[in-house]
Amino acid sequence: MRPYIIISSTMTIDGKIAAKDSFSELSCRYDKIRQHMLRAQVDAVMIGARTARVDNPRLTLKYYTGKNPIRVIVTNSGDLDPGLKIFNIPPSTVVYTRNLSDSLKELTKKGVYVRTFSTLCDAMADLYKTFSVRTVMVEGGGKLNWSLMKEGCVDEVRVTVSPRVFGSGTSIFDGDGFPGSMSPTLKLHSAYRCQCGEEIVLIYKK
Ligand SMILES: NC(=O)C1=CN([C@@H]2O[C@H](COP(=O)(O)OP(=O)(O)OC[C@H]3O[C@@H](n4cnc5c(N)ncnc54)[C@H](OP(=O)(O)O)[C@@H]3O)[C@@H](O)[C@H]2O)C=CC1
Ligand SMILES: Nc1nc(O)c(N)c(N[C@@H]2O[C@H](COP(=O)(O)O)[C@@H](O)[C@H]2O)n1
Repeated sequence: MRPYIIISSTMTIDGKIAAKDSFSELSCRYDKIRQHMLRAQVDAVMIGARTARVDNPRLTLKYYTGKNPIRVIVTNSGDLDPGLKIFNIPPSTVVYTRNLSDSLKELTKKGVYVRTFSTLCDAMADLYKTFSVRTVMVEGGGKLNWSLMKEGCVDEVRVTVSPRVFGSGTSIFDGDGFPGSMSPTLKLHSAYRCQCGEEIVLIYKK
């Protein structure tokens, strides 16, 4: 058993979630409210290690009232600075790693749950079993989104299209790519114009 998995990102017209200089502030104020409303509706929010390093996010509720989800970081290297905000403000954080680095050992002493994993689908199953997580919101970045899509454990994709063009940078799904004829196809569930008048909100389901 695994949780229901929703990828949620805001991208440019050309499908980028960050520019070549890592700039990634794409959302209007209504989009931030949507993002935080979804955080309030899920049990866990997951990010990749590079998003943790570059953004140093809190992943808590600011633009919506509700219960904070647990935070989850996925890393291969285990290279995560114990000084990151996510490790120093509540609620709980879980790290899935393939390498038990010294910094992760230090984090264990701070109350961070450090777990090893083989595949992302296994990590999701562990979240379900060990932490009673039934819904996960994945907030990027591109490499994590790609890995999840490649493993076939994505149930829903929510994308806000912001009216910018980066021309290069991080793609919303940033990997080595599917052969075109074998690429996953999702079903359009809903599409609407944001209250700001400039963004489009798309929801696709498996
Ligand atoms: N506009 C938006 O909505 C969003 C934008 N962003 C932006 O995206 C950028 C980051 O994206 P990106 O560079 O793709 O990085 P990611 O955030 O996807 O992190 C990549 C890292 O996560 C770990 N990881 C990912 N998949 C796996 C896996 N299957 N197994 C093990 N470890 C894994 C690895 O960690 P390690 O390096 O430790 O081995 C990998 O190097 C940032 O600039 C951020 O600001 C991020 C989220 C949302
Ligand atoms: N929805 C959305 N729109 C953007 O423009 C973004 N840059 C992101 N980034 C994600 O949100 C995290 C920041 O969270 P906090 O505000 O610190 O709680 C960031 O790390 C990305 O995962 N998302």
